[in-house]
Formats: sequence, C-alpha cells, structure tokens
Amino acid sequence: MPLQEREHASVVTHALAQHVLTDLRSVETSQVEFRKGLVKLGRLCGYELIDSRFPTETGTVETPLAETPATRVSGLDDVVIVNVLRAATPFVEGLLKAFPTARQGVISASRNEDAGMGEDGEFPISVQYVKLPEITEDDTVIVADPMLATGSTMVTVLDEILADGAPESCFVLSAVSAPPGLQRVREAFPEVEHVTVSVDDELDDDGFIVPGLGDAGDRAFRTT
Ligand SMILES: O=P(O)(O)OC[C@H]1O[C@H](OP(=O)(O)OP(=O)(O)O)[C@H](O)[C@@H]1O
Ligand SMILES: O=c1cc[nH]c(=O)[nH]1
Ligand SMILES: [Mg+2]
Repeated sequence: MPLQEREHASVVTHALAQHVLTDLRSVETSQVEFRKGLVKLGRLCGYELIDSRFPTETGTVETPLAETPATRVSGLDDVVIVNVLRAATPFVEGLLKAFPTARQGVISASRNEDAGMGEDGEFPISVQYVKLPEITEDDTVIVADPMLATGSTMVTVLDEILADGAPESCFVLSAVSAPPGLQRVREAFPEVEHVTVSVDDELDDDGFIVPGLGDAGDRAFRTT
C-alpha cells in the first residue's frame, strides 16, 4: 500500500499498522504489550518502507525445475538504522526484521524536561553517546524514534548523523508525530523524508503530543 503524502510527512496507512497504533495509544495497554506493539509497528513500517521507497529489479531465478522471471529488492545491503535511545529500542528491534543486514548506529539523546519547553517551542537536548557506522553515498539511512514532538531531538540527532556527508537517502521513521516537529525538521533538513504512522493534532504546554500515546520511553521501559 503506498504511503500517503501529507504536509511534511508520508503516512503509513496499512490497516495493521493503524491497528497496532490504536493499541499503543490505549491507556489500558500494559508495559509488555506496549513494548511488543512497538516491535510489531517497527516491522510493519519496515515492510512499508521497502514496498514504497526501495527500487526492485527483475531478472531470472533457477528453481529446481526451470528458470523463471524473478524480482529482487535493491539496496537492502546498504541500509543504516539509527536507534535514538531509548524509546526507539523496541521499534528498531522490529525494523531489523525487515532489514536484517542493516548496519546500526546508536545515539543517546533526551529532552531536558525539567528545563521545560522554551518560548521558541524547543527543548534543550542532552546527547551523551554517539556511535555511528561509516555512512556512504550509497546508503539509505533510517533514523528511528517513535515520537516526534517539537523536533528538538531529531534536529540534534540529524546534525550528528549528516555532519560527515550525505547518504543516498535519509528517512526519519516515527509512530506518532506532531506538526511543529515535522515543520522544524523539514526546515532544517529538507532532504530528509519523514515517514510516520500518524500526524497528530498538537502539542500540549509540556511538549507532549495530543492525543499521542503518552511517554513512549516510560511506557516501554516501565519507568515514570
Ligand atoms: O520531538 P521532541 O520534542 O524532541 O520529543 C521527542 C523525543 O522525546 C522522547 O524521548 P525522551 O527525551 O523522553 O527520552 P526517552 O526515550 O529516554 O524517554 C522521544 O522518544 C523522542 O526522542
Ligand atoms: O508525547 C510525547 C512527546 C515526547 N516524547 C514522548 O514519549 N511522548
Ligand atoms: Mg521519554
């Protein structure tokens, strides 16, 4: 199913992805089910990304009985997945089912929620750990973070990832995103495509997405 184009984002409309997102949103969903839901959603989003953004090539394959026309996806061996700690960890686990040979990077970036959202609608972001594979011009980079709220985290993360040169393509993949974050990331990185399962209505005064699904890190890791 093709991704649906929205302002600053492409939306995964696959019915099962929307179903899993509904479970993630529910306040009744337990920690274990929440984490499993993020894994499922990562896998489904990976499949959708392959279906709509990766080229295929045709050739032939030799079965035990005959040669027959065959289709293969190109570029699967040139994928880099970046895990934005910590909420992306289960999401990446699912994504790796679609891209098992991906090279992986990890960036620990978190919002300083005690400082609060500034007048400019941004959070101070603390980056504590960055470990990235070499990224080449043949690569497709997928930066996974289930939540894009103000976009402060993602702009900081993309600054780190794209500092040393441009990959062939770069996607940000989220479960839920909010218009202010989408706009901020698009302005800073117009070359990056944002793929998301939902564009929600707005942010509240604390910088949380409404309706959203709450604090994804806390729900997945059972912290408060
Ligand atoms: O768009 P932003 O306003 O920057 O918000 C989004 C970020 O907030 C959450 O992380 P958080 O800082 O809560 O860290 P955590 O994953 O460790 O919970 C989420 O996982 C994103 O990384
Ligand atoms: O709504 C939000 C915003 C940022 N981070 C989350 O986990 N949830
Ligand atoms: Mg959090």
